Amino acid sequence: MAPTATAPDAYNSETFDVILGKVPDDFKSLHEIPEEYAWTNLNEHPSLDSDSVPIIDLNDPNASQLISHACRTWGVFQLINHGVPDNVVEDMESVAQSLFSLPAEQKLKVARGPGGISAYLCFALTNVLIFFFSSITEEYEKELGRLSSRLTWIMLASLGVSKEDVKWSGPKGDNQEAHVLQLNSYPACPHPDRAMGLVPHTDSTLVSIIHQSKICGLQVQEGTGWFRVPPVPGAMVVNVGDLMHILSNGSYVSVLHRVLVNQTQHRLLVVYSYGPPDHVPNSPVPKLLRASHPALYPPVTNWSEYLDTKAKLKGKALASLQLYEPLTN
Ligand SMILES: O=C(O)CCC(=O)C(=O)O
Ligand SMILES: [Fe+2]
Repeated sequence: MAPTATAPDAYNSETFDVILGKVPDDFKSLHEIPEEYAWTNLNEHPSLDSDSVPIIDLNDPNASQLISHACRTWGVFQLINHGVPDNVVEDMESVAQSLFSLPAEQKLKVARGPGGISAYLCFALTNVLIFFFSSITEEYEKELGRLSSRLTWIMLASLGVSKEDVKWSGPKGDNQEAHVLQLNSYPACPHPDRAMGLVPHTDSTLVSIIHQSKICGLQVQEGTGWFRVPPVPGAMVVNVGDLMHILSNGSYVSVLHRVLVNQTQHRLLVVYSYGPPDHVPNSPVPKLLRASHPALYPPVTNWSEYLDTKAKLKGKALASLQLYEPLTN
């Protein structure tokens, strides 16, 4: 699916490239949007107010079916009663707040260098901190790891896929998957009608779990419309990512989403990205293949290689791998 607003060239060509240094770190001295980041027709595709993005209670006896249905249709849902303790979420939020309030020089110390892992980046008008490991966030990572794993296997089990059917799940179960923890900071922007916090994209994961604070911004595409995903107290947003799309042979859709900025309020959030162990190939689960619906994708060598493809082809990465156009009913 293509973005429905005209993106400035900087977004089209450099969506996920680091532009650190082009705009001030905290954007405070920025009163106008630099021309290369200005969107011209955001209003042509107004966001739809909607409570239709499913809200699913993990304690609901029908949770599995509801999750599976949401993954087939929207590729996203909000999850309540997810089991992550409130205090763990609140602590994580405070860590995010204090890290982003550090002086720029300190944050820039972790600006990603060649071969670096943890990173402080600036995408367009958004600051992002990425951790591959951090003891401060260990508790959150442990809880979110457990939740992501549970959701992944609920999603796959609903398609009739068990751990034995997925090579990387390994004899000891599912404790070897990789993850990335990311903190996003979207400073208030005086011209939200001309700026995008994050350009339309899909996540390169099995699932991503977003804890958003109380400020709106996230939107998902369904059909031709952009739907707001308002913060729901206690809920986490779960996105189906590209690797789940591939694994499920297209049954579950990797959701196209974007983030708008707020005119007066700073928005902070935490994204937990969950993927398979890095060294294993990912391909549609053989059990899901039918003569009438053979593998839609070739094996993707591994998560890092997929990320490289994504870095080169941006939003066209998943489509570039697709082997044929599936028939729609
Ligand atoms: O800001 C949000 O709500 C979503 C962030 C996101 O999509 C991402 O970091 O990939
Ligand atoms: Fe995303």
